[in-house]
Amino acid sequence: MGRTLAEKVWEQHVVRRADGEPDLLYIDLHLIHEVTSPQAFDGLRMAGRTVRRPDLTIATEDHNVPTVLGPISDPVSRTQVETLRKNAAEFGIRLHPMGDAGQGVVHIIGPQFGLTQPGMTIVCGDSHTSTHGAFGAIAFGIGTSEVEHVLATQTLPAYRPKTMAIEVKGELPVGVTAKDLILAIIAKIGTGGGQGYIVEYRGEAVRKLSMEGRMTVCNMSIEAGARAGMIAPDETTFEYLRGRPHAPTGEAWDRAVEYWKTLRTDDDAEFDKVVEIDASALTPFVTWGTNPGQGAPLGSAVPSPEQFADPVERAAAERALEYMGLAAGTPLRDIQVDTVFVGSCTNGRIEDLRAAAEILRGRKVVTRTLIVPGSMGVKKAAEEEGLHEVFKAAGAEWREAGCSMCLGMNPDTLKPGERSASTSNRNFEGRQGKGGRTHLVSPQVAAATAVTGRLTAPADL
Ligand SMILES: CC(C)[C@H](C(=O)O)[C@@H](O)C(=O)O
Ligand code: SF4
Repeated sequence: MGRTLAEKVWEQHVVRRADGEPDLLYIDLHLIHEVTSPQAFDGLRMAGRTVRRPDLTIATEDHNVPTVLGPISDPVSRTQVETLRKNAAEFGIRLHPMGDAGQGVVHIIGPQFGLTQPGMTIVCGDSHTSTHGAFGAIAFGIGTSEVEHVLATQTLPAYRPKTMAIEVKGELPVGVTAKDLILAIIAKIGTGGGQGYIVEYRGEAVRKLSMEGRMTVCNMSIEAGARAGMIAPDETTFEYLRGRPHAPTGEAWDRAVEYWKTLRTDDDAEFDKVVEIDASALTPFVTWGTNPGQGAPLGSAVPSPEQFADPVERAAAERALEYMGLAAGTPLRDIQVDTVFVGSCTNGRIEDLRAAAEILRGRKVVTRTLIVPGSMGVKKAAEEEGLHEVFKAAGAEWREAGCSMCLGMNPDTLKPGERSASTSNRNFEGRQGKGGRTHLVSPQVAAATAVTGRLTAPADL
């Protein structure tokens, strides 16, 4: 019988297999940031060990960095960042510190440098490592003790997850984006729907997505509970990678592409589970609640808890409406926001900024609007295209790279009761600051919302 993409990549990396034990996997790329690495390095030090493959390990500062130039004023954040610097220097790991041209959100810089490649195993002490699966890699988040294991051995014990196919039929209508697609998928299968699975996104609509769009989709796999998300590599992938600093060159490139072309699910392979979704029926999608599965088409209304047959979902909806300060039946388009955030590892790439700029060109924002490039590389590219001028002319703030308002670990936060339209991936209670209320949206909806002050699609302008 044929094999799925996930099975192929997994089997390629098994260094040891024994009955009743997890497989020992070889890890091709280990990404590090300041939040989840300090104890791992402490562990190494205590055991007198070194980093096995510093050349396959790369660190960046992203979660705790301010997005305006200047020192880090919060003492906890400062300590985290200083600790990462000290650890990187001591263990010989390449680090992209604040202000460095290569700095950025960990899941933005891997692909940007061409470090993320098809067929790899990629880990990071961060749940959104699933982003890298967009290249046909098995990429997943690990805990700090696992970070220590990978640092010490470049391997990781892991049980092979089951496989799920999400077949996206038809084409996305004009104005409907990768973000709308993944929000609709999570609303359909639920925040636990992917649990225990590596998901492979397939079908016409997925093949037509750009690499940026594919990364947006894979990024949020974890929000459906999946271990990882993957998309088989194709010409779009190869074109994206060609010429990037760490991509192979010359003959090595040709050999790599030949191998990468084999990284697809065989026609006779079987998935443990298959879910189908019709792309052509989708419209811009936003969340109304406090988990990424509590979403609905922008053209609809805030649901009533009674609509949920499942008692757990009903109770969750009730709590969410209370926290969000929303009444059932309110048209989603009537929800007023005071802050708009465009950025994060979900939607902080150049294509996302281009989409937002296209909508903001010649218009003015009526809300506090933060535009935060996912990396310094994205920032530079955006400035070369003059996008920053478009944002500034519209009255938006143009910032330095970092996780920013995706989570409340740096100065960019919501105040209690403030409401945002945010291109990030989590809308949990307090995610963007204590008492803050988050609506997850695409960059296009974020930009249109900044113009009207209510949840808005570009087509409504
Ligand atoms: C801080 C980090 C461990 C966390 C994660 O694992 O995802 C963060 O990036 C997030 O998005 O919540
Ligand atoms: S941008 Fe957000 S989701 Fe991505 S790594 Fe940073 S905090 Fe996590």
